[in-house]
Amino acid sequence: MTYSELSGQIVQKQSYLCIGLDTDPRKLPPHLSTETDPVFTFNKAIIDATADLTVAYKPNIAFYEAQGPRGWESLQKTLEYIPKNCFTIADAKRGDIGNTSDLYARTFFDQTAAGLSFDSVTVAPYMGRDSVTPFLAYEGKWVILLALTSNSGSADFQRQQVGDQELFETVITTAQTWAGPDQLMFVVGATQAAELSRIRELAPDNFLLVPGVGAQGGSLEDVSRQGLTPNGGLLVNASRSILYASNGTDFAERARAEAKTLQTEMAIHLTLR
Ligand SMILES: O=c1ccn([C@@H]2O[C@H](COP(=O)(O)O)[C@@H](O)[C@H]2O)c(=O)[nH]1
Repeated sequence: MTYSELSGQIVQKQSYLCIGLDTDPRKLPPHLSTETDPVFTFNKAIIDATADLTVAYKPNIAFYEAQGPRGWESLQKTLEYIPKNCFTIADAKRGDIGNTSDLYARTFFDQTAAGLSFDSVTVAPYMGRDSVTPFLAYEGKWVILLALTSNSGSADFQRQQVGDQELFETVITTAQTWAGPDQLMFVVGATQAAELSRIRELAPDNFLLVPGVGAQGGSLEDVSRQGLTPNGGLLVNASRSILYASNGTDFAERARAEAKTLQTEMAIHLTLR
């Protein structure tokens, strides 16, 4: 999906919601346990219930890898089921020396390799340029680089002063010499909203993937006020607060209600921007 297609979806759906498919088999409603692939059945129901309210889905790869080959199969089926007008994010946080990154990129981008063709993958910037550029070699695919993450440990390295900047600011400025806003997004935690206007000055046109509303307590209002751009510019993720809104037979209905609450607030922020 291109930059302008993504912006167009945000306008059309009046939403910059990204739903995190962090599907933990241990947390699924008990009535799904008799299904052949409970994870896929759950994801399918969540997608059916929310596709008109969200512009992106973000399966966190850890939840699938932890299931071995079965999880990989659930991931493939889920990715194929996501409607084509939704942006897809492999939240895998990869990055290694060049030839290894090349294989990670093939895994998530090249359908003929592992049977997956995501629009984007999250990448850790720590190993530098040659660890990131193999992902950028795929035309039309996106790198979402970790900049300022939502967890408390983000202070350990990302907030360290490097010259006259903090390390996450160096990541944001340097990475923009590798790719333009049509291929490069940054992860900024919703819990870091206080830094968003500074980040917007450094990256005025890049989309930001913002996890941390819902279960982590980040404020959608603060994020929207500081982060929205004329092109949208935000993908705000919620996972647990939507997926596990109910553990009963009404789980999809309750997930939709949670997503609808976020989308309704987003529509207001889009009007105010
Ligand atoms: O800084 C980051 C980067 C990634 N994540 C991921 O986003 C979701 C958040 O899930 P919630 O249940 O809505 O808290 C999850 O997959 C994280 O691994 C993040 O939270 N913060």
